[in-house]
Amino acid sequence: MLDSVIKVLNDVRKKTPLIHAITNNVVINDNANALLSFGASPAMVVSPDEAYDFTAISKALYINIGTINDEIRHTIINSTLSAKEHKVPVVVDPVGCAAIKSRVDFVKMLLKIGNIDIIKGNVGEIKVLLGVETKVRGVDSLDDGNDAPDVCYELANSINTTIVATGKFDYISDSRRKIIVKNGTEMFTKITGAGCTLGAIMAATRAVCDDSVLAALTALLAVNIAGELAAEESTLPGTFRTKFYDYLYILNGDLIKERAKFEEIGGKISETF
Ligand SMILES: Nc1ncnc2c1ncn2[C@@H]1O[C@H](COP(=O)(O)OP(=O)(O)O)[C@@H](O)[C@H]1O
Ligand SMILES: Cc1ncsc1CCOP(=O)(O)O
Ligand SMILES: [Mg+2]
Repeated sequence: MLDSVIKVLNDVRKKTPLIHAITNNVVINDNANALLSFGASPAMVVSPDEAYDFTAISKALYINIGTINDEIRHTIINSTLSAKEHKVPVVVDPVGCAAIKSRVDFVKMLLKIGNIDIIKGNVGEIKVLLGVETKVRGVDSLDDGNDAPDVCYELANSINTTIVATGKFDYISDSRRKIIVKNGTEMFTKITGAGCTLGAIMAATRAVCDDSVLAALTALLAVNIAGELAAEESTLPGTFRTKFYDYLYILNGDLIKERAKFEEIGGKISETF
């Protein structure tokens, strides 16, 4: 199964997929650099009248609602419709939806008008999408995530989309599988945009891999292992962030094999892929 993960990692470098990233103003440059370091080709095209055609020529669409406004909502709708029409995979990061109710309605509308392959958020954001009580502070989750595996599985089944919930541990679920990923570093909580960057990387892996669970697992292992390596060299946020990009660039199959910590909950991972 790790061989499948390593193949996805290498395929991103080999194919350099064009990723249409409609992301927030806080992390737009971070996301572009992370995608480049990881081997993809980012394009942050945000004009409503360019969105439909640009998504059509992209290999995946990344939608991050962190700083949406009327114009960006327009852009996102046009790109979501184009992605459905042109069978372009879509990853959505519902940033802040646990604190801002209208964002839940917007994500639900995207699910209605488009084909969303993966929704990736922190535990608080994912629980609110399922309508479950949680604790957040703005865009950050304060939820302990103990019930996250079942929440992800239930949401995945109810909207027929692969769900990823992040935090100290990360959870992936589609209608069949539940996976827990135990890699990562607390240093990610000291920088802004860790989750947003993970979403961008997940769009790159999904661009080269039709299995959303495998694409999500590859992105989680890549980002979290790069973070672990960076944290071993820097305990200060600024240096950690720079080292993180370096390790996204350096990352290889041996480092993944050496450090990957994940398991399938209630099943045998080897049967999964
Ligand atoms: N306490 C932690 N320990 C280890 N990894 C963490 C921790 N908190 C977050 N991460 C990692 O940081 C990344 C972003 O997760 P999270 O902080 O939940 O997202 P967001 O930034 O959207 O709130 C994920 O890859 C996650 O595994
Ligand atoms: C601080 C902030 N405000 C709006 S979007 C954003 C970045 C959130 O990034 P992440 O979800 O990765 O923590
Ligand atoms: Mg986030």
